[in-house]
Amino acid sequence: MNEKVLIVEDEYIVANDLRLILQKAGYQVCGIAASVPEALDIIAQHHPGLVLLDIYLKGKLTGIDLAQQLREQHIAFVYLSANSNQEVLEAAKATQPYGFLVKPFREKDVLVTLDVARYRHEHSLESTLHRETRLQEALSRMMAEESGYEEKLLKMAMALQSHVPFDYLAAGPLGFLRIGFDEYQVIGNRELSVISGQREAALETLQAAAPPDHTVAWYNREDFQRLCARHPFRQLLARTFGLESHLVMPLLLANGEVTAFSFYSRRPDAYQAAHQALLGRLQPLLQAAVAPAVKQSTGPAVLPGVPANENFTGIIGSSHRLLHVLDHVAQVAPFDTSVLILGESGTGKEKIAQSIHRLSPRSHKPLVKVNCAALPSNLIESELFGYEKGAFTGAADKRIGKFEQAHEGTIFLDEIGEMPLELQVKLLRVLQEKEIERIGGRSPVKINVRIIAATNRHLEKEVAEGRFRLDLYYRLNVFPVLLPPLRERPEDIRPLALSFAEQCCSRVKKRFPGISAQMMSELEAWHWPGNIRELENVIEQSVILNNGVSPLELKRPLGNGLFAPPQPAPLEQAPVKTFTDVKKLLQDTERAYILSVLKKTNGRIRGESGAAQLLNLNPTTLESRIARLGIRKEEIK
Ligand SMILES: Nc1ncnc2c1ncn2[C@@H]1O[C@H](COP(=O)(O)OP(=O)(O)OP(=O)(O)O)[C@@H](O)[C@H]1O
Repeated sequence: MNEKVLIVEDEYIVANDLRLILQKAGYQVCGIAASVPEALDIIAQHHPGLVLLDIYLKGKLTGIDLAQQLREQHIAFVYLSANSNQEVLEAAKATQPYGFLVKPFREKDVLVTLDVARYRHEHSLESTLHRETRLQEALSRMMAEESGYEEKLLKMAMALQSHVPFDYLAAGPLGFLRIGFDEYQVIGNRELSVISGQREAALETLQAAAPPDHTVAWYNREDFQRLCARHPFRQLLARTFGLESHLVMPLLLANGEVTAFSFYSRRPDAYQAAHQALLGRLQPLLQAAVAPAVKQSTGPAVLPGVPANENFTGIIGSSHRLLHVLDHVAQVAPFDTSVLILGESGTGKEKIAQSIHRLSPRSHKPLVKVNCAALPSNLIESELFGYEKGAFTGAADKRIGKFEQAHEGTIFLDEIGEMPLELQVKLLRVLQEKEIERIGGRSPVKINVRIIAATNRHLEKEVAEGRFRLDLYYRLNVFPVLLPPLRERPEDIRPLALSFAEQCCSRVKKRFPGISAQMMSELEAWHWPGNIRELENVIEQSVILNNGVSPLELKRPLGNGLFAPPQPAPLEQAPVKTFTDVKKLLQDTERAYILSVLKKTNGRIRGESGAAQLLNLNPTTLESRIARLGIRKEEIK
């Protein structure tokens, strides 16, 4: 980022104050604008690297309107505001600023915020370029590999996932449905016919009727719904897989045919101009990748699922909301960026912190955890920074603090929202200076630590109410990861429950007799105020109270009897309204399909005419799918 700063502020005294502060610190102030048109003129002339932006300006347009254009031009901006109320913070935050300065500001706050903004801007540009180069190299390598057409496309799809997210990708004649972090099912017309309940011939007619795409475009929310209303095949895909947004990249082949990479997401607003621009740069590679199949038209095929990424071992669930979080984790893990994990208690924040560490180049160094809520405030400082012998009464020996223990590794500051204000200042200094001072120490100690912090508090509210420092918030919030509560990803309840039950049975040396259908539907209908930790406890209770023979039952009402679980509707009558209903229906359909094939083969999975061969699946994949869907031997008879 260059050092030129533009101040967009209609109160002259405030603007002039800022100019003096910035010039004293070595910045070059390239102009002061009181309205959006004035600001645009100065930007066109001087190309500032950073804009300080008041929200309310002269004229009709506000700072929030200008922010949109600044983003498109990759110019960093920091809001100036006299109003720190929640509503304004939310509206302005949606434009993804690099910081906020709340009037009246102190010189020190201005400089720290600018410093953070520069760091974040440089880091994000640098890492975007770096990641794109790595993607180009990976795709070229895959193209050169001696592998089959489908395998090549699947690998390319997986490499694209963290750059252009998707839950379903139609690449030329093949569809890839994401079913785990690194697990995809190839969907040809046969599979689509089973899952959607449409005859194959009907699907072919719909596909043939769809006009080829000639322009690259993306469709979020209502735009996607309008597109689906015009394209019955897309509508069918959207309904079948619960898709809510779409990006299409047409590819013109040497023989004049047009094919496409069509990305679909379950999130309503997954796509934006940056995705389109990236795909534009990758177009020659993607064109070459789909070309052979169009010539030879190998037709749909089923590939074995790729085994789940072992760095996420222990993280159960494949809801698109969890997978979206894991994508972010995989993106940020290799860098030293600070990460702030936000989420209710028991949602798995610590597990995510462990994955970030495991996936980082620091993985062979320590991951040190500090629970800021568990320590009395007078002990946190010595716990974090250590002390010298004789620093206070009782300090008989020198003690190394957590930061020093984590040197070259990662420190996980859990419940950061509980940290007392006076310690927040010290933490900020550690982040800026990268050194700590032991209590009673004479000279600072250099440390190299990556910071991951977590909280279940609404930190912006804490900032607005004066309990959390704004400057520390911006230092920590470089890369926020938001973990959704369990009630917003109910698809994960079943696999989590089965996995906890199995682990618990083996811990207490009991046979795992499965979970009764009644208990499972109660679990799936519960709203889980205590999230995954509560689910773990419920399962443990029922394993302990179980006789080891009959399937697990709920022996106590959920919520310790405080809340009566809502009665789930019987499956046949369950209305399909929400995406969760669609997912559930899909899972039930897949389960019924696999079960019917298993019945045909009398439970035989492997070998000639075994279920795996009939389903065109790798036997190991089928076995893991049987486990995931909770199909029991007794049901096959
Ligand atoms: N996706 C997951 N798969 C398997 N187990 C999980 C998953 N997420 C969380 N858990 C388990 O749930 C429990 C709670 O998780 P964790 O301690 O990471 O939550 P947390 O959000 O850090 O909670 P708190 O805010 O209370 O510290 C742990 O036993 C953890 O192993």
